[in-house]
Amino acid sequence: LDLCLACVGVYLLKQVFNKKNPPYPPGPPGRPIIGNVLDVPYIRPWLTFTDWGNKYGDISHINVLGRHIVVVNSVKTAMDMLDNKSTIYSDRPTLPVGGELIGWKNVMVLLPYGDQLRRHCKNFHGVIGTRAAVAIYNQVVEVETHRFLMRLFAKPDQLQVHVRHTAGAVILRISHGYEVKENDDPFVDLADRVMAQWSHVTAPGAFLADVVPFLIKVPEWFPGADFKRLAREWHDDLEELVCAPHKFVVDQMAAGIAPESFTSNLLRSGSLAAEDEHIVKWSAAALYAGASDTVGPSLYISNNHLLRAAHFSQTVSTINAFFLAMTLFPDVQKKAQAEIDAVIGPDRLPSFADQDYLPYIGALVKETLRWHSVIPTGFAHCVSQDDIHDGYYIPKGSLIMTNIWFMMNDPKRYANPSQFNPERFLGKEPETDPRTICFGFGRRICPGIHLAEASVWLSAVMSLAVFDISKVVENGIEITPEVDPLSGTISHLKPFKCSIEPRSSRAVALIEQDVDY
Ligand code: HEM
Repeated sequence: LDLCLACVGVYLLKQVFNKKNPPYPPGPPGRPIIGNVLDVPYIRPWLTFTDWGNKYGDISHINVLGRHIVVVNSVKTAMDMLDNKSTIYSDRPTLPVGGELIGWKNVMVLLPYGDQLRRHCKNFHGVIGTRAAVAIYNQVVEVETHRFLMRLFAKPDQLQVHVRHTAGAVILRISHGYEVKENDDPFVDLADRVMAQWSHVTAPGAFLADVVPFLIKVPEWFPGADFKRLAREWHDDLEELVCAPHKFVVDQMAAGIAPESFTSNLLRSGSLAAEDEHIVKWSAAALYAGASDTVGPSLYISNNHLLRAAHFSQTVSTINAFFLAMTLFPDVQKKAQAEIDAVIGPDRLPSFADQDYLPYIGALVKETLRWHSVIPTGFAHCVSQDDIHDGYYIPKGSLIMTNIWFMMNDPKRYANPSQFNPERFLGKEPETDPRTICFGFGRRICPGIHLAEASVWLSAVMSLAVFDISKVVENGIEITPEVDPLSGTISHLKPFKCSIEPRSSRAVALIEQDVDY
């Protein structure tokens, strides 16, 4: 009770003090004492944020127990804040139990803005930061995507499982040069276990210490401090997740058999000090740590929603969206296949070398990224010092949420935004390239852009070359799947059924040919 009264006292004092500053951005009025606690949207928050945008303008604001949350609904404001003022808008919030005690604070997405982050960015940039750098892994992506076609041909009703397995296989080949086993892979199992723990850590209300951070300092024997024992055990699992695949690479290098990978490239660049090696390990973990993509309702108060971001699950979600779009929009599919047939013909599978000659497929991939917003409200940026923006007071520590969903469905930017129409990106006056929005803004912009694009492009073009994707027919009735994006930092589509059949006997021969590149 004392603690609550003290918090309320501090909160009220802050309110009085803040009267001297310019106003906060407008937003839902909130209630006495509890402020906007009840206004936090958990179900499809991007729709509530869009309503706030319509009502209050490009910047809106709520106060949740002293945590200021600023919602940005326009690309221009996002760029003005996160790009132009990136030195103060690039921090991330801290996470007492998951970040500090368990150790997730070392993973790139949670790093504070500073020297460590810059070194992670440098690693990412050198290895997958440009189209040319990613091209080194083209063959890996081609081989794994061909295997995806084989799995899909064998078990077409397991689409979602194959998409996820393939994305994981691609990432582990790139991060550590490791080939994932078809079943019961030790690294994937370990990652599944750690991400399940993570899911527990991030469940709303899991630990009081996230809301009252000084509790992480109490000793383990203290009544109610059981979470510290759990955190210690989970810390060890996380360490193993980071160290075991790293050791695999080190051993392979010592034996002279390590293939090209993110880790081996960085280790080869010279003898590394312990601190550098720590950064290499954690950069690589940032690539693959999301072997199990657990998503759920966001928890704004303790910021836990941030790390519900299993990185390759963004790619998984986009590829699933591609299959849904092809099921729902057969005319688009036919045009895409006509382009592939004209440029490539029936005698070989498409490859990255064809990319520049397939403009419609390029537009289709852009439209997929726009149509299904994978990270609809962005990852929160944290403001590292007080700012006044457009006449509004943005206090230090505010979380900035970008309503990427609305930005990609803004009718002023995209004509008939709910329509799936790749042609909007072709012709003399193409609409805004969604890649300038969907990968975020400023210095925390997604470092996996080129890899994500390459993976989605190849999955789309190879699948369309050999398969017809359509609605399933059950008991003589055609089933139209729903477009139902689920809530979560990474928004997956509700599982759907579709029919996937080879286009011809020639297509079957292409699928079954040896994976020999
Ligand atoms: C379609 C696929 C993807 C989309 C739409 C996407 C989008 C995003 C977005 C919106 C952010 C937050 C940017 C911000 O804070 O402003 C982000 C961050 C990040 N992404 Fe991606 N991403 C995708 C795939 C990937 C892949 C494949 C990787 C890894 C290879 C990756 C690695 C990361 C990392 C490490 C961050 C954190 C960066 C930081 O905090 O500085 N992403 N991504």
